[in-house]
Amino acid sequence: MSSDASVIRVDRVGKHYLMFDSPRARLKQFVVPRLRRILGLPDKRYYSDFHALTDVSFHVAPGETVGIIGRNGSGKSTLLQLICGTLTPTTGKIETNGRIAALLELGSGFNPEFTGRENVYLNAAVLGLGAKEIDARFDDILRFADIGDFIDQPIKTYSSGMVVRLAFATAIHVDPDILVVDEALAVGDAAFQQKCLDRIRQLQRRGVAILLVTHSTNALIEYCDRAIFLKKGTLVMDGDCRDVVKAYADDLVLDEGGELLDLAVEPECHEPQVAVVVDDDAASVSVPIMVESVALTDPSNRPCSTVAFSGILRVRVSVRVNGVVPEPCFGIQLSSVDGISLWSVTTQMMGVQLPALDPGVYHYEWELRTPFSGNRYVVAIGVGQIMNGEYRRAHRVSYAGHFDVLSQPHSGAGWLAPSPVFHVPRVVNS
Ligand SMILES: Nc1ncnc2c1ncn2[C@@H]1O[C@H](COP(=O)(O)OP(=O)(O)OP(=O)(O)O)[C@@H](O)[C@H]1O
Repeated sequence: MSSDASVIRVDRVGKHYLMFDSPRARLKQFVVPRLRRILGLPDKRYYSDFHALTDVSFHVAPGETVGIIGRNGSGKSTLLQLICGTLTPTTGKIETNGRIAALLELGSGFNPEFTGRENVYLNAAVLGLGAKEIDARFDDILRFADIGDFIDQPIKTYSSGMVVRLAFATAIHVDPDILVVDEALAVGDAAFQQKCLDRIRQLQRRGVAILLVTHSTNALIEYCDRAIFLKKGTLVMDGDCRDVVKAYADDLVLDEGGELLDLAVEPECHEPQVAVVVDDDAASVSVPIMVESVALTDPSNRPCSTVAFSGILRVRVSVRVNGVVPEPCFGIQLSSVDGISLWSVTTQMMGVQLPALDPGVYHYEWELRTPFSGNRYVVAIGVGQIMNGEYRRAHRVSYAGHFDVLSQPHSGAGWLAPSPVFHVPRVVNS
């Protein structure tokens, strides 16, 4: 290990895979190059190189918690596996200092044929604990995992949640210097997740370095000292969690076509910000009612994309009605930037009875209070009608804009309670 105090040093690391189009190409690659070499012919390849990680460098200090964020396939799991030594880098160097306990892919490290008890002993032994040390901790592990008599059943009979419970319980009881957690916690129920996060806090106080892969930007900001953003195998950003989350969120929104929102706004314009509608449901005139535009504004109708904690956000919607709609119904949904639905409501759920709408263009408004944790939220809009007592959606815009809520110390995190108010449609033109 180098002279600096880091417990993890990742230096210019790359991981490449050989990709073969077919088993035949793999066989050819095995045989033909050898023959060509014997015959003195130039080399020939039957594969392409896939770079799962390229030139990634960062260090982690003792006691530091680093979050890793990135879209599916960006290389997060590969990076963790390289750090844990279950994969070897193609290029570059990784050094770690201390005992690493890891929760990698679901149940990895557990043998499905062995019982939970046998697996705990096996895992702890691999990490260097003697039988007496494991005996002394076994009851604590069992209490934390809370899987009862299943401990003496083969792991293959466990639910995925039970596997994670036991794996996490084992990992935190082996006195790790480094804990690596790859999204495994997302599998457990909410109460267990909280228990794990509390335990992560304890480990942080004890000076354990933690690497946490998560899709939860809230968890990242709340638990990590710093964050790393991976994109297509490269490290895009390494720094303050809020800055990294913002860069990640911006990137996601851009990828989803969100730049259209900003392009449609005149900088000095005090007209509502107009989102260019993405036609999700391929709506056409045959659709009875469809969204034309959506604008996010403050209560004075000024364009708004940042809201104070517990502020007011207005979502102004224009819809085109193509035929008479006897019982219209409107919906709104808030999601996290990574597409997790957080809250939704329809006028039907709110008990709002809307008048029949004749053909024409209408404006209506949702007014939401934002006592939400500091984060970015994506708005989706749905419109439709009630048929046989049920909401039938005619058109949905899954990206109708986004807004950031400014975080406030001690504002907490959790379920959204937007206290929606619906302002009934008014005709703009017929
Ligand atoms: N053994 C392998 N052979 C070829 N490609 C691989 C192999 N393992 C991983 N990859 C590829 O490497 C890339 C990175 O995968 P990785 O699992 O690290 O991504 P990730 O960020 O953890 O994704 P997710 O969020 O979906 O878990 C992916 O494109 C994946 O298909």
